[in-house]
Amino acid sequence: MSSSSSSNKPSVEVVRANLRKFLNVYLQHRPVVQRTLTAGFVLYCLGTTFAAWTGRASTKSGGGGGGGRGRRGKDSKKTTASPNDPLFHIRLKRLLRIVIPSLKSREAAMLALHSAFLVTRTGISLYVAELDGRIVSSLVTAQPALFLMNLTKWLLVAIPATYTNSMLEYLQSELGLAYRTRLTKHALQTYLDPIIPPSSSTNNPNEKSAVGLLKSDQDAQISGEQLFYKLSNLDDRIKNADQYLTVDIQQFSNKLAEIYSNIAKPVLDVILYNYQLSRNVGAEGLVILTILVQTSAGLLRAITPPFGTYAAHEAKLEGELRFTHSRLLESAEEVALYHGEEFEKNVIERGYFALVKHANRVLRIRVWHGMAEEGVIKWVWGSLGLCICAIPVFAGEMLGMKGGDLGTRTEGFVTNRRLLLSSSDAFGRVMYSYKELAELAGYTARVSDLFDTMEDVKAGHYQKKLVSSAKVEDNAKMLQGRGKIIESDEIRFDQVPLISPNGDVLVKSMSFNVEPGKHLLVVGPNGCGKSSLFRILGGLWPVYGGTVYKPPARSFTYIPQRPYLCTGTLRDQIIYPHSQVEMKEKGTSDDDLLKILEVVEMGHIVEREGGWDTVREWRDALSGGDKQRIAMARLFYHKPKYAILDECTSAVTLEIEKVMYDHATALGITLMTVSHRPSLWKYHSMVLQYDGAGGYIFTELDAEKRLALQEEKQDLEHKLLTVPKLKERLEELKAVKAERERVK
Ligand SMILES: Nc1ncnc2c1ncn2[C@@H]1O[C@H](COP(=O)(O)OP(=O)(O)OP(=O)(O)O)[C@@H](O)[C@H]1O
Repeated sequence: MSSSSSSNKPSVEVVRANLRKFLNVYLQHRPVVQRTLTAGFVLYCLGTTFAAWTGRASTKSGGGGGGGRGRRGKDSKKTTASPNDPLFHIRLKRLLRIVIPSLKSREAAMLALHSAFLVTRTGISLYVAELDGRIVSSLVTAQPALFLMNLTKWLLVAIPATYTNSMLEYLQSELGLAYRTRLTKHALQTYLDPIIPPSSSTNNPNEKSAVGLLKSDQDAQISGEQLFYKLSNLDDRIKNADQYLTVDIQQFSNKLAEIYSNIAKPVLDVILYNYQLSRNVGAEGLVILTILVQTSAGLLRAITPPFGTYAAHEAKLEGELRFTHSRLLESAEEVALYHGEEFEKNVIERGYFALVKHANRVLRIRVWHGMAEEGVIKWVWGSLGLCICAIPVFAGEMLGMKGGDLGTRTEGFVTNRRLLLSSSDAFGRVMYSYKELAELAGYTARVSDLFDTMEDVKAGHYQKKLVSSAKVEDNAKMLQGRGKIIESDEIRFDQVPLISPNGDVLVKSMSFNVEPGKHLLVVGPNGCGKSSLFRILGGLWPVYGGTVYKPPARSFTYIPQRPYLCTGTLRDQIIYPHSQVEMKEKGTSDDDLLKILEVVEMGHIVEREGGWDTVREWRDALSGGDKQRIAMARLFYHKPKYAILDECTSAVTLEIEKVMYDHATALGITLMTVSHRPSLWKYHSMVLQYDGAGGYIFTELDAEKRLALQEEKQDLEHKLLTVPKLKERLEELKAVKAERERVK
C-alpha cells in the first residue's frame, strides 16, 4: 500500500505540473480564446434564432392537426398549427407579403422605426446596468458627491427611457392595426367582390364575341363574384366566415406585431448583454452557462404542448358560439312566438360548454407547463447566474481579472447581476415566445384557411358533402360537367340540368325560354327546384351542363317572400343597392321616389317615419306587407329587364297585387313568378310546371281556361266531399222504407 502511494506521488506531481503549464499557456492566449468564444457565442445566438423562425429547430413542436383543411393538390395535406411545420412558414411568408407589401410601404417604415427603438432600449438598459453598479458602489464606499451625480444621471436617463418604452408600445399597437387593415382589405376584396357593371363587361362586342360567353356571369362562376354566398352555400370548409374575418384576422395581426418585439428585442438583448458579461466575467463561464441553458431549453420545448392547435380550436369554438347568438337575434320574433327559449338556451349552452371544456383543459395544461417553465427559467437559470457572478470574486485573480477593493467588487457584482437578470429575462422571453409563436401558427392556419378556401371557391373548386344520390354514376358524371352561359336578350335554358350544391339532381335536363314581355309562371311542389332556377340565372349556382342564354345578372331584380332591407335610410331601402350619388346620376329625385311609393300605397310612410333620411332597423320597423311593398317600389325604381318574384305578394292584398303586376307590365319589366296563388295566373302567358319527381311541363298558360278548369275541379272536389253524407242518408232512407214495409 505504502509502496503504491509512494509510486503515485511523482505521477500526481507530473499531472499538476502539466496542468499548471496548460493553465499558463491558456492564460497567455486567453484574450484570443475569449474573443473566439464571444464571437462563436453571438453566432450561435443568431443561428438558434434563425432556426426557431425558419422551423429548422429539431425539437418536438407538439403540433397536431386542426384549423381545417389545406388546399387541394400539392398543398392538400392537413393543416397543422405548429411553428415547426414547413407549411406554417410558407403560409406566414404569404401573409407577410400581404401585410408588408414592399420595403417602401408604411408598414415597413413603421417596422424599421420600431426596430430602431428596440435597439435604443437595449442600449439604455446596458447603460442603466452600469450606472446601477456605480450608484451602489458610491453608496458602499460612502461618497455622497459621486452618489448625487450618478443619481442625477439616473433621472436624466429616465427621459429617453420612458419615451422609448411608450413609443415601442404605440408602434406595436399601430403595427397590429396596420396589418389588420391590410388583411381585411385583402379579404374583403375577394369576399365582397363587386359584380362587373354591364357597361364595362358586356357592352364591349369584342369581348362578348371572342368566346361567345357572357363575361360577367362567366366571371361569377370562375372569378368568385358573390363569393360570400358561394363560400357558405357551395362549400363546407369555412364555417362562420364572420369569425375568420373579424376575430381571427385581428388576433393574427396583434400576435404578429407582438411576436416581432417579443423575439427581436430579447434576442438582441441576449447578444448584447452576454457580450458585455463575457467582457466582465470571462467568456468561459458564459459558454458553460449557455450550454446548460440551451439543454434545459431544448427539454422544455420538447415537453411544450401544441398551443397553436389549441388556439386554432378555441377560435373555431368561439366562432360557433357567436354564430348561435347571432342566429337567435336574427330569428328573435319567430323563436319568441314559438316560445323556443328553452331549446335555444340548450343550443347556446352546448356551444358555450364545449368552449369552456376546451379552455379548462388548456388552462390545466398551462399549470404544469408553467411550473416546469418557471422552475427552469427562473430558478435553475437564476442559480446558474449567481455562479457566473461569483467568478470574478472567487477566481478573478487566477483568471487575471482586475481585482480591487470592496467598492469595485460591489460595483462589478451589481452590474453583472443586473446584466444577468436582464439576459436571463430576455432568454426567458425568447423561450416564452415559442408559445406565442405556436399561437401565431394557430391564427396563421385560420387566416390562411380562409384565404385558401376563398381562392379555391373563386376558381370554381368547391368541397361539399354530397348527398347519396350524387354518388350514383350518372349523377356523378353530371357533376363533372360544365355548361355554357351566353349573352342574349331573351332567357333560354337548353338542356340544362338543375343540380343542388349537395349534388342532388333536381331536374336532369331542362329546356324552356322566356321572351321579353311574356311573363312566366313557375309552379310545383315544395323543394322541387323553383327557386334554384333563379339561383342559376343570378349566377349563384354553377351550370353543370347545356347552355343558358340570358342577359347579365344586373338585368334582373329578385324579390323574395321576405325581402332584404339594408342598414341605412328609408331612401336606401328603395334604391338598394344604389347609393344616393348613383340615384342622382340616374336622374331620380326624392319626389320621384315618393311617386313610386304612392303606386304601392306607401306614400304616407315617408312622413310617418320622419323623412327620407331616417335611419332605422327597417326589418323590425316594417310589417311583412310593408316590406313586400317596399320591395315592389325597389323594382319600379330599378326598372330591370326581368324581375324574379318568388312568392313576393303573399302578404299583400289582391288589389296591391294587381297594381304591382299592371305597373311592372307598363314599365316593360318581364316577370318570372313563383307562386301557388291562382289569383296571379291571369298576369302570365307561359307556365313552367314541375311534377316534383324530376319532370316538368313548359307550355302556354291560358289563365281563363285554367281557372275554369280549376273552378270545375274545386266544384267536383266539393261535391265529392258530400258523397259520404249522401250515402249515409240513402242508407237511412232505405232502412226507414224497409221498416215501413215490415210493419205493413
Ligand atoms: N344552398 C343550398 N345547399 C344545398 N341544397 C340546397 C340549397 N338551396 C336549396 N337546396 C336544395 O335544393 C332543392 C330545391 O330547392 P328550391 O329552393 O329550389 O325549392 P323550391 O321549389 O323553391 O321550394 P319551395 O316551394 O319550398 O320554396 C331543395 O331540396 C333544397 O333542399
